[in-house]
Amino acid sequence: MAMLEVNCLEKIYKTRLGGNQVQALWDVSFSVEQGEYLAIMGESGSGKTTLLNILAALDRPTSGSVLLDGCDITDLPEKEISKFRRDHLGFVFQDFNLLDTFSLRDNIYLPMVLAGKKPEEMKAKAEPLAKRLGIEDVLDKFPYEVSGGQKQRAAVTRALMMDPELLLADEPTGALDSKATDELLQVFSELHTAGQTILMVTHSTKAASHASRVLFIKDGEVFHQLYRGNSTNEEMYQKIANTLTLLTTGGDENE
Ligand SMILES: Nc1ncnc2c1ncn2[C@@H]1O[C@H](COP(=O)(O)OP(=O)(O)OP(=O)(O)O)[C@@H](O)[C@H]1O
Repeated sequence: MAMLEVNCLEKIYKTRLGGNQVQALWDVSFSVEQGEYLAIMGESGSGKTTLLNILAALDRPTSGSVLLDGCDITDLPEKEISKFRRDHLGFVFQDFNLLDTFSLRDNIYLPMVLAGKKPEEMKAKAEPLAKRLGIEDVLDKFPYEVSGGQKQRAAVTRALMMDPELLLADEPTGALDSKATDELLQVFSELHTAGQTILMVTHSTKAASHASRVLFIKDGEVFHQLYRGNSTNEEMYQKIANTLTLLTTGGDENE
């Protein structure tokens, strides 16, 4: 069984008064195997954020299901959702989502604080992880005292503190310069090699070219999927660029 199974997701946003409605997802199905590194791409408005919000249990679909290790997250009782997210998912966002008044260390400890872990346990978990991500020397600094790349690596460290089955990343390189982007993509590749399952939404062809599979969404449906096979990052980059051209020119990928 796949680690993540997304079945026939449909999402219709209704306005409060029930007048206009927008269909953001029509019929999205795909699965993710343990240890896969999946990138999701698509034009603005194609439904990527809607999909990610449903996968993150931040929103519920109109119909369809999302099974993580066999558990349907679209069906979780409201009071269990926060704990489920904390125990099973790690999140990385474009704008880091660090608390400005907390040091990087305290930001990183947060998921374990919320889970009621002991301080020694937090330190024992955080320090080797921070070292692996190259931020061990800035742990006691505040977000405004470090670079964007260091902030994002702190956010990744925080996301890994509870050993998530699935790391969800929303445009993780979107606010980074090219050097910090390369460093972050290197971190993601190393995590993938170590067995971490990653699902990343991105507009960046370069970021997606590091993934093991790229899924393209168009108008709320899966348009196409690219598998890395034995391709290098450069070859993947070219294949992604070609698919994006088809996507934006309205071509049929089977042509
Ligand atoms: N809360 C909402 N209420 C009504 N419509 C919404 C809502 N959120 C998104 N939509 C609509 O659903 C469609 C898909 O939006 P979504 O944000 O998922 O796209 P996206 O692919 O993430 O776009 P972007 O790349 O610009 O972030 C769009 O037509 C959008 O206007």
